[in-house]
Amino acid sequence: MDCLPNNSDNKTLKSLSSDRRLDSMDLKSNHTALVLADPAPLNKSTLRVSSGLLPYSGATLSQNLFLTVPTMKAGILDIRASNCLDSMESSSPPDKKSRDFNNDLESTDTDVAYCAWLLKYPSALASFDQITNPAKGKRIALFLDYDGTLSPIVDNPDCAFMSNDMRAAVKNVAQFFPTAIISGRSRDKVYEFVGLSELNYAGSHGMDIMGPVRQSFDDHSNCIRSTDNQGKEVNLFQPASEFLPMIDEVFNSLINNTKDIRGAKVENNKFCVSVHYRNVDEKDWTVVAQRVHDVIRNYPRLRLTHGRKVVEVRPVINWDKGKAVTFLLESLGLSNCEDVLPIYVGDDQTDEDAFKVLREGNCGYGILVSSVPKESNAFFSLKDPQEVMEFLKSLVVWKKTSTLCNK
Ligand SMILES: O=P(O)(O)OC[C@H]1O[C@H](O[C@H]2O[C@H](CO)[C@@H](O)[C@H](O)[C@H]2O)[C@H](O)[C@@H](O)[C@@H]1O
Repeated sequence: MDCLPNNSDNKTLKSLSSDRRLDSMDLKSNHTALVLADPAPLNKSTLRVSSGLLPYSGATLSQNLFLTVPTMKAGILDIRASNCLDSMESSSPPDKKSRDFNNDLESTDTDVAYCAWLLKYPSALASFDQITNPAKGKRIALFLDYDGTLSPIVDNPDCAFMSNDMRAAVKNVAQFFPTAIISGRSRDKVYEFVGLSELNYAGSHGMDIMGPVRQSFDDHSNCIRSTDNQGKEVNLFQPASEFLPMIDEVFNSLINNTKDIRGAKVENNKFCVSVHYRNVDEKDWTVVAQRVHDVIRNYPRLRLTHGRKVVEVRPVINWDKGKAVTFLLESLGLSNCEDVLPIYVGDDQTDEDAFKVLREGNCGYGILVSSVPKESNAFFSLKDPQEVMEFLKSLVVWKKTSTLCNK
C-alpha cells in the first residue's frame, strides 16, 4: 500500500470514493484523477494524482492504493478537465532559462538535445540559401505570427510590445514581399501592437481577416465590405461571425469563474477567448482547467486549444491559421505555387496548422520559432524573435542583391 505522508486531518481516497464521484475506474484508467481538498468549486489546496508516479511522494499509484490526503472533502476533476490539465502541462515545458538556472548539467543535456534537434529543423539563418534558392523567379509571400515570433513572450499579455527595430524590419520586408500577420489576438489588438498599415492582418487565429477589395474575396460568404483605420475600403472575412454573442457570453462567464484564481487572466480575442495561466501558481492549474470546463461544458459548439501557458476557447468551425493562409494566398492572387513561395514563421501550437498546409501542399516553408526542441510540421527553425528579425533583414538583402544581379 502506497501512502502519502500522514496527517491528522487525513481521510483516505478509498473512503471518499464511497460517497464522492471518485471510483475505482478512475484509478485504473490512464486518465488523471484529481483529488480535491475542498468541496467544489475547486480551490488552491488540491492534490493531483496520476496513474504514473506521484509527483511529490514518489509512490506509484496502483489499483489498491490508499491515499491519505490532507483535509480532503470533495470529488475529482472530471476527465475532460483533467485532459485539459494534461495539455496545459505538456504545452508549458519549463523555459530554458529556468532549467539552466536549476541545473547546469541538465543545461548541457538540453544544449545537446537542441543541437540534435537542429539537424531535423535546421536554422533558417544557417540554411538561408536552401530557402531562397527555390524562390528564384518566384514571389515570396510572408506570413508572420505575432506573440513569441515578432515580440518576446512576457508575463503580461497587454505588454507584449514589439521593438522598434523589429517594426522597422517588418516594414522593410513588406516593401519587397506581400506580408500578413496571422495572430490569435483580436485583429484590432494585433494591429495596435504592429501599427503598420501596409500589411494584411488576420486576427482570432485567422477567423477575422482584413484584406484588399478583390472579387475573389467577395465570392466568399461571411465576407463584408468595411473600411480600415485609414478609411480605405477593405474586405472583411469573418467565418465565425455568428459566434460573436456566444463568445462574449463565455468571456464574461470565464472572467467571473476565474476571478478568485490569483494570476489568471482572461482575454477577449473577439472570435475566441484566451485564459492565461502563466502567472498562476502551478498547483492551481488544476483549478483553471476545471473552471474553464465548468463554463464550456454548456457550449458544445466551442472547443479548447492550447498555447503557451494559455487555454483558448474557440468555435467548432473548420477554420484555423492554415485555412487563413490558403484564403489569403487566394485572395491576394498568390495561390500558384509555380510563381509563389509562401513562408510562414510562428512559434505556437496553432501555427502548426499553417505549417501543415505548406508541408502537405508541398508549397513553401514553415519556420518554427523555438529555443527548445519540439516536434513540428515546420521545415526550419529560428531560436527567438531576435533571429526572426535577422531572417527578415536577410530576406531584404537577398532581394536587393538578386534584383541588382538580374539587371
Ligand atoms: O497567435 P499569436 O499571435 O502567437 O497569439 C497567441 C496568444 O498570444 C498571446 O499570449 C502569449 O503571449 C503573451 C505575451 O507574451 C504571454 O503572456 C502568454 O503567456 C502567451 O500565451 C495572447 O495574449 C493570446 O491571446 C494569444 O492567443
